[in-house]
Amino acid sequence: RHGAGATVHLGEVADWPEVPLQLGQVSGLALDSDGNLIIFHRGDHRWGLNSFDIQGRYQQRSFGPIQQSTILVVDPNKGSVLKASGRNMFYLPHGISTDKDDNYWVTDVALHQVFKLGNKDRPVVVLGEAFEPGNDRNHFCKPTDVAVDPVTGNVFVSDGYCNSRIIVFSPEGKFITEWGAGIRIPFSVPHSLVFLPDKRELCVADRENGRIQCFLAESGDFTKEIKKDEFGGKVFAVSYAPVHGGLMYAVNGRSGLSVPLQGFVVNYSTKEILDTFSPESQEFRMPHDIVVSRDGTVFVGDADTNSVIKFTETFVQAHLKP
Ligand SMILES: O=C(N[C@@H](O)C(=O)O)c1ccccc1
Repeated sequence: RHGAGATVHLGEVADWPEVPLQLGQVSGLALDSDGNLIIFHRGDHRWGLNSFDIQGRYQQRSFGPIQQSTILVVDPNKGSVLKASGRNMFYLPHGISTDKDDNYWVTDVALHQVFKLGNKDRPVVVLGEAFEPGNDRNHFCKPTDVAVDPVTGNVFVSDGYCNSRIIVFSPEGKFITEWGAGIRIPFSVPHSLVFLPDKRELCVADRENGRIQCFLAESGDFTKEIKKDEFGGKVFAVSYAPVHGGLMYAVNGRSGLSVPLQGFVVNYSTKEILDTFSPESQEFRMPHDIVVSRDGTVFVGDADTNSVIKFTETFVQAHLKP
């Protein structure tokens, strides 16, 4: 997307969205096949320190489901809301992904469930038992994200805050396999997933281990780990662009170490950090999900500032040697 010599830097698009979006905690972002941004947010619900008991059971069921529209389809250029849905369904939204048919796959950490949403008002597939945390084929514990293999339609679920595994289901929701238990250092909050279509690998933001781990989609065999000091010990989310050999995008999180909160662009093959970025107009406080579009535009959702920030590629002409 850019000529030789120029280095690319992602810069914040200051006047986006043109009209402020009424958002609660932004937990998940996705893109549909038209390049529209899908925002999954929590309206007037918040994940606080007393939202769950020690067993991981949600404590605020009496609040009822979020009444605002939790799923917003937003025009990527203006930030205007094209469609709003997801009312009276969710308690604590978390991850959202689209499949090749533009179905939405979402997770709710209070419900401990995964949903496939088509264009009907009732979910097409529901995985997990409402409000029942667990660790088997029919129960998750605060599942965090979903990724769908565009070829097989298989569904990968990162489970979750109180489990340490990836579970694989068929497109219809039949259990296929799971992995994570056997690996040398278990996942610690597998928090975000991205499917690499050109490599047919699944990558996981292993949040509290501050690393990205990748696996062959077919077998679950480990292929690669990307762990950088610059991450500072926490990686909250990953995304990917199958260009220039593969570019991995990530955002880190607040940790005891005093490293800046920022986004990263990493060369998938060499693991070299090509760029770091953060907004000028505000500070990241909890960058929680990240997506990258075909034209290289990046959106980051922040679950603490309740905002989505847009970044586009600016070209910093390399200083040609005299
Ligand atoms: O991680 C947490 N939250 C975010 O990831 C999120 O809001 O999804 C969290 C953990 C403990 C207590 C309160 C919040």
